[in-house]
This record gives sequence, C-alpha cells and structure tokens, in this order.
Amino acid sequence: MNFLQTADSVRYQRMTSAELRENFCMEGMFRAGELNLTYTDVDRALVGAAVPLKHQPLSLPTHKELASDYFCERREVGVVNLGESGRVEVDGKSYVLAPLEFLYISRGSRTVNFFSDGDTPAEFYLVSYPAHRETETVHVTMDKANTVELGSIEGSNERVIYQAICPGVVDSCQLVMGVTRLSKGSVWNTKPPHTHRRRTEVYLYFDFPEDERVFHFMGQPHETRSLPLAPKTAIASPYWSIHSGAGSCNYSFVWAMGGENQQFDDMDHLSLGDLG
Ligand SMILES: O=C[C@H](O)[C@@H](O)CC(=O)C(=O)O
Ligand SMILES: [Zn+2]
Repeated sequence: MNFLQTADSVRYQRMTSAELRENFCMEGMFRAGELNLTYTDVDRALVGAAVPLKHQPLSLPTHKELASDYFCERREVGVVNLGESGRVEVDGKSYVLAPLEFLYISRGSRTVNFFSDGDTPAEFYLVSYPAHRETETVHVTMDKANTVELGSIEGSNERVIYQAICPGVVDSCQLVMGVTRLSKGSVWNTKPPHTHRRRTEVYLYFDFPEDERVFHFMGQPHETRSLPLAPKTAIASPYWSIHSGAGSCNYSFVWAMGGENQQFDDMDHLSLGDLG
C-alpha cells in the first residue's frame, strides 16, 4: 500500500510542479495483473485500481494500517469499471460490471475478488472510506444513477453528471461517487469552481488519448495552481482546495467525496473573477 500525505494550505504555495504532483497525485495505479492501493489523508480516502487478467483474479487485501481482519470490516468501497466488462465477487456473490457500471460494497463484506472474463481486462477503480454501519451491496447501472445535465457548448463545459452512489440511489455511509462525461468540444469541468470545507474529494481523469492532458486547477481560490494530468491520474483535493479542470480535448472523470455530509449541491460556489 502507498501512502499519500497531502501538503497543507501554506506549503503547497511554494511547491514546484513535481512537488505538487508528489503531494496530491496518484499516477500509474492501473497496471495489468495488479491491485494497487493508496491510503490518503483526505478523510482517510483509500484510492486504488485492480486490473485482473483472465483466470487470474485479484483479491482486496487488508493491511496493518486498517487494523482489521478483512478490508471491509469497518470500510465501504465504491467500484467503477473503466475497462472492458468484468466481474466482482463479494462474499461469493457475482456482479458483472459493464463499462462505467458501479458497485457499492457494504461494510461487513468479508471477501472481495476482481475478475476479467475476457481477453481485454476490466479496469476497476475504487475509492473507500471508513463506514459506521453495515448497509447493502448494490450494483448501479448507468440508468439507475441520478443524471444531471450541466453547462453549454458556448461555455465549453457541456457535460452530464451521473450520480451513482448518492442518497436516493445507494444507502452508503459517507461515500458519494459518480462520473462526469464531457460532450465533444467541451473541455471545462466544474466551471465555475467551488470548495466544500465539509467534504474532501478525489478526481480520476480518464477517457482521453495518452498524448492529451487535462489541466487540473487546485489550491485556495486566491492562489491557484495547475497540473497537466495524463489519463487515469487521480488527484486528491483537501477541503481548502478548488478542483476544476480544462482539457486539451473532451474527457470523463470519476469523482468521489467523503466527509461531514452527503449533500451534493451544498458546495460554496466561486466565480472565475474570485480566482488568483
Ligand atoms: O462536488 C462535486 C464535484 O466537484 C463534481 O461532481 C463536479 C462535477 O462533476 C462537475 O461540475 O463537472
Ligand atoms: Zn466538489
């Protein structure tokens, strides 16, 4: 397991790009045949990827720092499949996840195994938080998610937000998670940006060519920094940081939040003129 210690709101201001990357980004998580996990200090979010090869399932391991007999003893997990169709087995029950389908895994689930049944692997992205109670494991297909259409072509930010793990869809503990897809020709996400001191957030950008980049904006509103991110890079946003991006082409991203509450719309909006 890797550990990500994010810099504080004073230190980040004097960091180089390489240092910012080191302190906030999670790169190279998706590796064929591997399960990789990073324990972050943003609300104890655990971020990971599992890319199982055919006939070689990967199981979700526990770790000394989870202080538990099994991973989900006191944790919930959100999983979304970013690769080809795959399968997740939770306590012996199989869930087939088509591309972009989610699985919410409840606290108390003892064994979690990831499978690819085809030659091209599934690519499971997962985010986990501490959970205070057991609920139910739920498979969320795209049509079950809350759908919010935002932005416009004129604003270069036409996008659809799929809220897959959120109140009303899945009874989770603190995790709120979904995917946002930008229309062709639109490049901006979360414009204008916002903060939410009550929750921290992790973005994972994907679904764009290897030689394109999404310029992610972070930092306190009056001291923003940007980082060009390659596909399948995750970036942690502490409570004090904006999290917004402009791509060199359209793209999608998975967002996941944890913290005080689960209300998606209570963000503190900024205007672009507030940024420095
Ligand atoms: O707090 C909410 C999150 O930052 C994202 O869900 C925002 C987002 O997907 C978008 O505006 O494109
Ligand atoms: Zn947000």
